[in-house]
Amino acid sequence: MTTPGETQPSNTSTPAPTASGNGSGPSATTSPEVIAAEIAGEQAHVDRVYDRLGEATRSARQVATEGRSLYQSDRGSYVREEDGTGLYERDVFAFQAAKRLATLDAEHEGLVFGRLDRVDQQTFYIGRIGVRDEEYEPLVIDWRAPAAEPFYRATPTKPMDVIRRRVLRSRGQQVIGIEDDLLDGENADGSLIVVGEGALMAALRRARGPQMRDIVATIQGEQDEAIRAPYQGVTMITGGPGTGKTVVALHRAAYLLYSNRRRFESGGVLVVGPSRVFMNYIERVLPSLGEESVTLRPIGAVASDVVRLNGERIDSAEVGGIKGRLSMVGVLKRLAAEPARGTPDMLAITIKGEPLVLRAETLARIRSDVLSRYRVNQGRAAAEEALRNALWQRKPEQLDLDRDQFDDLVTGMASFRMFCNAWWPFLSAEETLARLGDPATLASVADGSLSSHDQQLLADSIRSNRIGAGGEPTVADGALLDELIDKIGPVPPSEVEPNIFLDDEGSEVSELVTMADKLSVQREIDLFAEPYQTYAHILLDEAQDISPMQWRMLRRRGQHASWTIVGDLAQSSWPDPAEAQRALQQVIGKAPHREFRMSTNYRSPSEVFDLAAKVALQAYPEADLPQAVRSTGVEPDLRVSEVDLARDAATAAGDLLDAVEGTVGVICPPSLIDEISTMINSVTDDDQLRRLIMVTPLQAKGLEYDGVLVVSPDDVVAESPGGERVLYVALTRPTQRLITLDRTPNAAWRKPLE
Ligand SMILES: Nc1ncnc2c1ncn2[C@@H]1O[C@H](COP(=O)(O)OP(=O)(O)OP(=O)(O)O)[C@@H](O)[C@H]1O
Repeated sequence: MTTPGETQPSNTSTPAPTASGNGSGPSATTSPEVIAAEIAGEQAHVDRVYDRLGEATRSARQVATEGRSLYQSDRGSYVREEDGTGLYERDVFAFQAAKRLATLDAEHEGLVFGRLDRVDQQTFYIGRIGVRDEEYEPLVIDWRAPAAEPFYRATPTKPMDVIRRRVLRSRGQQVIGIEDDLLDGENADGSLIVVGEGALMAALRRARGPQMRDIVATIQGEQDEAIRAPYQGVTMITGGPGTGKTVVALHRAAYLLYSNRRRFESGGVLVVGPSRVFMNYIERVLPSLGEESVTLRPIGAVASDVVRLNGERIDSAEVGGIKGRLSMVGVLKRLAAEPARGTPDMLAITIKGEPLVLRAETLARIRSDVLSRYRVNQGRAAAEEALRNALWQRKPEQLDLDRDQFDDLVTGMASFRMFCNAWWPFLSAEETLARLGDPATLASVADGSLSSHDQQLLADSIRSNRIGAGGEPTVADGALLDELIDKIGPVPPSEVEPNIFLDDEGSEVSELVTMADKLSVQREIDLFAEPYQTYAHILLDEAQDISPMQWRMLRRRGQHASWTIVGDLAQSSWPDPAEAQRALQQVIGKAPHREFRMSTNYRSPSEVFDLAAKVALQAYPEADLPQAVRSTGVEPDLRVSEVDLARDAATAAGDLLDAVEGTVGVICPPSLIDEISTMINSVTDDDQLRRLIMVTPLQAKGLEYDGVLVVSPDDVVAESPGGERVLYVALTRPTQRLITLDRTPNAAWRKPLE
């Protein structure tokens, strides 16, 4: 039954899984004996499913030990029915299911989680994977199969021939509870038992652990539509905080793999999120749905397929903003074309006593001609050829050599090769980017694109990050390095070795690496192949924070991909949401696209969300505000600390740890996080600390905690690129309790609350 204070999802297409609360069931009896009997009935079916999986696994092992050949399909290998005795097709399916079961998370909440009782007297069980019995009849239907759709879409107003929807809660193989929704009371016969308060509310009330859980048993109607949308083009999932955008998108990835396995397993699915902490938070969802073949990457490490990147470090808001701007494309293009400082500007060689010289203008003309046809790292051979042509044109009459002899002679000269190495070196993206640390170089490529103030910030950041000298690139540097690789091409691996050519023309000293060696290695490497890993589907979360440069980086990985793009502009930390929106439009282009708006906030209690919504509207009047589905009756606690902020923060964190069962998040502005952490660590016992996480507002993106303390919201606003929008993110993280702690009773962020 619905607990007082709970509101139902506003969307009428959303099933209202409130069980006996949603109408007078034919039998409202829910005595413990009745529930126990119902559970025992369900347990019998679940036991049959596990027995069946056990049998199938044994038959398959037997076939394998007898050495019979396995038939290959896109789902794996098995014995053809016509090939032999042991394994029939019906077993094959059960065997495949058993193999997938082995990949399910140990903590998953039951292989079989749902049951539909239909008006035609049929009963279907819904599970994480499909299993058939010996007669080929379905024992469990995969949740992604069309037949499972009514489980998610049926409502009391549109029951889709379903009388009762039942959710089974299990621990491992043990059924421990059931929750029912009566969808069609008129067609139910008098003996139908209806139990529980509704699966959704039970799920939402549960304490949160450190990792996101799947919602496969309680997906709501509007969420199911987004999950099962066609794969082609671009699918946008929008909605306010806590509306399930992330979790829905992950279930969509599992659905796409199920419905188009061949395309997406071989083409690859990439899931991108804001940070490594976030990726750790969501990483169990797909395995708990039996899917392992998805690549998860934080946005800062997307380019790790082409450059060494960890993707953890974050620039200051201002510097990150400069590096993410679209004007960096022109800056990097000019940088890639411009020779580095110290590049020789004259080639002088002597052939049979005759001097041959190419001067600066000729060299510049050759360079720009080659670069109009090739990327730098692809153009070395063409550049050498152009040099030989230019030298040949300057060959004195008296030099008695045909063209081939001349070319051989020039190519074999140590001085010519040394010149080429210095004049047209293979460039690494890191070394190239490092050149922006030199203000003169930066000015020569950025004047007119970046103000002198921005140039100084950029140069300082590149130098202090020690790019190209072993330093760790930041998240925003990742997109710049990727852009450079696009401009200059990857460095052939053979060129990563140190330059060990020796001096000099006419010298007796032989080379340690011969040109032939070098050329032969180069011949094996396709300099013209695209270096990027590409995917058939890219699923991007927190898309509102993607900078224009990052969009370009992502597009390189998804040139032929379909996309699922998840975001909420009101939570954007990018200084100019309109610019980010334009960059997104470029990805969508002319591709077919569809948008799904999630309207219900499943995370925050209404008391917390009402407060957060006022802050959101102040910062972003067009904010898409969802309706909170729960109320706890506990108002947010707005505290003031006028003397000792760190100590009061530790007290507030302790109060939250006492008040909630699950996790507590302390969200601190970056400038305060060290001081507050030290204090909290010193006064909180180890057991409690295990449930407590300290994060900055940006690190909190996409995450949730049962209790949240937001330390000094005014500083959060001041220190974050998105100002109040980022405070809105922080205020919408709790599932139960919120405390804020200000330095003054007149804190500016509280204005919209008055
Ligand atoms: N149908 C559902 N059944 C049970 N729990 C749900 C359902 N939909 C969403 N939730 C829960 O609501 C919480 C918020 O979901 P999620 O993080 O996906 O929201 P979001 O829209 O991505 O939020 P944000 O924009 O703030 O990052 C999660 O705990 C999720 O499991």
